[in-house]
Amino acid sequence: MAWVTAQEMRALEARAFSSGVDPGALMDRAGIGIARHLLAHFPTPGHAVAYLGKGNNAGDAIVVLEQLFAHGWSIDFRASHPQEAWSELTQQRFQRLHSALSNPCPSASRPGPLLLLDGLLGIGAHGEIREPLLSLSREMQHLRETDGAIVAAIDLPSGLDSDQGIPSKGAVIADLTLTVGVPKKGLHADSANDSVGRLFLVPLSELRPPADRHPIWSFPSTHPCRLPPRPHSFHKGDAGRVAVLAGSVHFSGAATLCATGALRGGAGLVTLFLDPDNPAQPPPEIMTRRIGSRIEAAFSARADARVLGPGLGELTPPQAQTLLRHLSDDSVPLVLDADALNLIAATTSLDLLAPHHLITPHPGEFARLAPDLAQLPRLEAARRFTQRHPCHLLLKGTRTLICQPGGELHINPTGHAGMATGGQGDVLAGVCGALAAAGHSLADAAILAAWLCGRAAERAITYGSESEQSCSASDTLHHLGGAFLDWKQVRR
Ligand SMILES: NC(=O)C1=CN([C@@H]2O[C@H](COP(=O)(O)OP(=O)(O)OC[C@H]3O[C@@H](n4cnc5c(N)ncnc54)[C@H](O)[C@@H]3O)[C@@H](O)[C@H]2O)[C@@H](O)CC1
Repeated sequence: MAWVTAQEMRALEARAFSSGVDPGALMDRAGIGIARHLLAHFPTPGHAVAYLGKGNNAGDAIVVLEQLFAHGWSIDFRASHPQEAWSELTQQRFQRLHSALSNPCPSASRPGPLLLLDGLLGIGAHGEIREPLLSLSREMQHLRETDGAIVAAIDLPSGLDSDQGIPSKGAVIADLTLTVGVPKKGLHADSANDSVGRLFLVPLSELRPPADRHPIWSFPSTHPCRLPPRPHSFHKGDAGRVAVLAGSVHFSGAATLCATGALRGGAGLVTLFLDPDNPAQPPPEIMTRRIGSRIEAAFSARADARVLGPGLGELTPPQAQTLLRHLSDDSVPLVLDADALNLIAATTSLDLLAPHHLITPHPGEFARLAPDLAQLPRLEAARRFTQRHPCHLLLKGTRTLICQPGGELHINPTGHAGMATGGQGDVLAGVCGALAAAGHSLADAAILAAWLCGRAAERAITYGSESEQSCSASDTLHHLGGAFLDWKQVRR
């Protein structure tokens, strides 16, 4: 899904309204869509408070309150202005909510979250966020920091410039943002990341986004890759074979996490090539070969995709030469991560990178590969890198980026700060390998793997009992199944 400026969004809305779409009905669909995401993200009913400005963004928030109330949530609101100052549609939605409140839902237990809905400002905002909205934004911030409240911004966080993505002083800091119709341009700026949090799209068929505009957000509702059911006669060879060259004496866990990532990512057969003295004990489903000449063995193994690098450690000069030689000769789709990338950087072998390679650096590894690009905004850095080196790039970090040779860019919306822990990248590399082995293009494999791993880590908190602090790479592995289901059923 591409993006629009606030002005373009207004033009899309105007076009829809002039073709007969009812503005009130559109607002209801937006609010219902937002609530659907929230109800799935927070399965246990809690207490929701809507923070209302006087524009239509507040109208969306009231529709959301109405929906949450109908699903057993207790609700409340904080308004910046008296009702007479609200937009007509917002006033109408409030009257409707009022009638619903006089007929309360019987559910009384609300052990779920304290959810603050930011309906102060949407695309009608101009300039910095001002009083009386500013004080309400600060109140939300205070509750978030001291009471564990979760802030959900409607359309965009209030006080964030919708085109430039620059937050003004006192702007809302959201844990999640539910953008309506089409993502607003400012949401993908590096400067917006901490204000926006996890981004969800609430598609509205009446509002058609411009095509061919990059970067593209990868949402299951808009990405063409669908993961159809496997034919009943499917066998493990059809699912794909992955050869993993990973791990070393001091980094044995990386090998296990990566190979298990390939297994849980759907590969039919996973072979892990280890040094004889590597103490790793991968799950029994993984075929483990412990041999001295493991580099040659990994490259000569029958495989639909190979994954190289997690925890590989420093290679001896002859080993490094062998690996680089195979890299230039091999034509199987190849995922290169961690120490494989460090080797390429250290030996300035970037000319070996080719379109059948997917490299998955974190920001530190990227800086070693391209020191001159590391200070640029991430989108720009990724685009320039793939214009220079014709490989696929998955640049990890907040808002993982996927860039194809030539510069087509995708942004991943899933994941959270709890993923900032060792081993998540090893799992991701394995999942990339499995999806490539299953026959997906490297771009789709990278887009899907980033989405699935981020979504699995979200599920570890939402459906498991983990927190941002306790979430580990093993939790991501554990929740991959649910993440696959979410993608297939076009949820989240
Ligand atoms: N039917 C519709 O028109 C739809 C509207 N939608 C929602 O409506 C929103 C846009 O609504 P509006 O155009 O009413 O605009 P807003 O809801 O953004 O509010 C504009 C109001 O805020 C005040 N304001 C502007 N900048 C301010 C600042 N910096 N500090 C304090 N106050 C400020 C303005 O005086 C104006 O009264 C979208 O973002 C979206 O959430 C969506 O539901 C889609 C359908």
